[in-house]
Amino acid sequence: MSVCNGFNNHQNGSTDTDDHNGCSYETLLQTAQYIQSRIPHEPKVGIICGSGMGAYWHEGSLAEALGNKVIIPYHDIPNFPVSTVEGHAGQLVFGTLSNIFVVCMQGRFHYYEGYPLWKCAMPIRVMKLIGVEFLIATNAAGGINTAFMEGDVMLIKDHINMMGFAGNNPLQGPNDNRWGPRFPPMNRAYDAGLIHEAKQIWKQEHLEGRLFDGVYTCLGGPNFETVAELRMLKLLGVDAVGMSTVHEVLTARHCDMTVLAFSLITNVCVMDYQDHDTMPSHEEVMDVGKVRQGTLKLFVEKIVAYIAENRLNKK
Ligand SMILES: O=P(O)(O)O[C@H]1O[C@H](CO)[C@@H](O)[C@H]1O
Ligand SMILES: Nc1nc2[nH]cnc2c(=O)[nH]1
Repeated sequence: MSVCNGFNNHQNGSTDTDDHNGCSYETLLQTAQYIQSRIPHEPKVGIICGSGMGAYWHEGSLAEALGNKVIIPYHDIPNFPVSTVEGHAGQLVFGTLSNIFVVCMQGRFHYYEGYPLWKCAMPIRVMKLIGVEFLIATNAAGGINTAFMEGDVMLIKDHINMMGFAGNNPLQGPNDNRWGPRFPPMNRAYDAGLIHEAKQIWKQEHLEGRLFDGVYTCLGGPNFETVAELRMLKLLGVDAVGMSTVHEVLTARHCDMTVLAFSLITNVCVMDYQDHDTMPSHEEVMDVGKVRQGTLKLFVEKIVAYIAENRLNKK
């Protein structure tokens, strides 16, 4: 079995594409086969629990709430990267949610951890191979839109791939058509029908807090942004900024998954030089995530129920 070593080319400054063969279709089939040998059913929905939503294991997290759980730590999975971010549990949690079998990634991979983008997004392809058709990606993000307050939720209606502008994309390198086409369209990256339904669910369930939609961007991190950077992002039409999700969505759409994504606004970005008091921190991000967890768990449960009743087997 070939081994994926995400650090090889990354550290010597190359384009990170050379060792793609270490994560070839065949290699990931072996990864998928290992996972399949440990689970009783095919999951049709995959959920990425970000820093804002149960990336860490604790009572009340979405992953913890699954029925008949099967937990597989990332370090047990052949070819999988391992989580290095505080608060990211680093495990796949399988189980039932709203009466269907799902998989939660409890903790994700970020570029700033030293992984190339294709490797950050590699679990999406593994999900595809084990049967996932719908991806629900969640993240924590800083609010740039001046209407946003801490604790708000933003359905991602579109993204700006800033890292792609700089020539960094998880789909770089030789294209294997078994995943998807060389030039995948991204004008319908986020499923409009699911966004509409998610808004209905939020209203019907009287979920606590405010729900918006908006444009997300991912920067490489790990630093939070300068005032000038945030002002520039605002001018570009960005509503929320984070350090994840975009490369996952590109990879998911490339292999024809249907995507819904949302951000928990964990902090209001400081765009004023006169503000000498506010400092974003990962602790704040995790604290706000913990406070909003219950609501977001219910939100995801209801979205999964909607997908199970209305969208599965109808793609
Ligand atoms: O995108 P997720 O993983 O939710 O986490 C966000 O929050 C962390 C910073 O506090 C960064 O990792 C950023 O990407
Ligand atoms: N880049 C970035 N990521 C975040 N994740 C949570 N908050 C933020 C933020 O303000 N900026």
